[in-house]
Amino acid sequence: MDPNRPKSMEGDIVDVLLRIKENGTTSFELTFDHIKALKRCSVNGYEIGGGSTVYINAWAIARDPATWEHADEFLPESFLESDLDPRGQTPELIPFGFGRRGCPGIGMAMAEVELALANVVYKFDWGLPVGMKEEDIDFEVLPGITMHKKNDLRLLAKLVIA
Ligand code: HEM
Repeated sequence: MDPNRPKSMEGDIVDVLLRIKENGTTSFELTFDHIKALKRCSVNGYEIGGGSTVYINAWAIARDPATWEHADEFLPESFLESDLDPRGQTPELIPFGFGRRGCPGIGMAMAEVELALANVVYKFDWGLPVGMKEEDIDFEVLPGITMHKKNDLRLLAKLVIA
């Protein structure tokens, strides 16, 4: 680890793991200092004061029409032929952040999401409630740092494999 790293990087997951290794402690706190601008700077003409909290808007990045042809549509198949790597390798798609403070749980998360989705698709036949059409499915989300559906998703699940 670089001993000259800025103070703002202290308390990240690397420090936490080192502390656990060195003193066997299991109580720790992660800081959010890494989302503060280290010094006054200008980005695309916007002046950012030193110490300002800066959030990267991953939602907007993932809907940039310069990258995505149908930015607001749910088209999972568009990833089949895509070179974009969600593991912080391509800035056009950063669900796990990137760099030193990027998500360390990425490997576990990718495996978990795949396993959970594979299980519900494998074990159930999914259908819409009587009278509901595909275009009635509501994709509205609540505002926030993490994304939650505004209204519950209502589907009919028929168990095919117990
Ligand atoms: C789909 C699931 C997940 C998503 C989308 C996700 C996304 C993220 C994002 C965007 C960050 C912030 C990165 C940044 O500030 O640049 C983060 C941080 C973090 N994630 Fe995840 N994560 C997921 C699952 C997990 C799992 C399963 C674990 C642990 C087992 C985990 C542990 C952490 C930790 C400890 C941090 C803080 C790292 C730091 O600040 O140094 N995450 N995650």
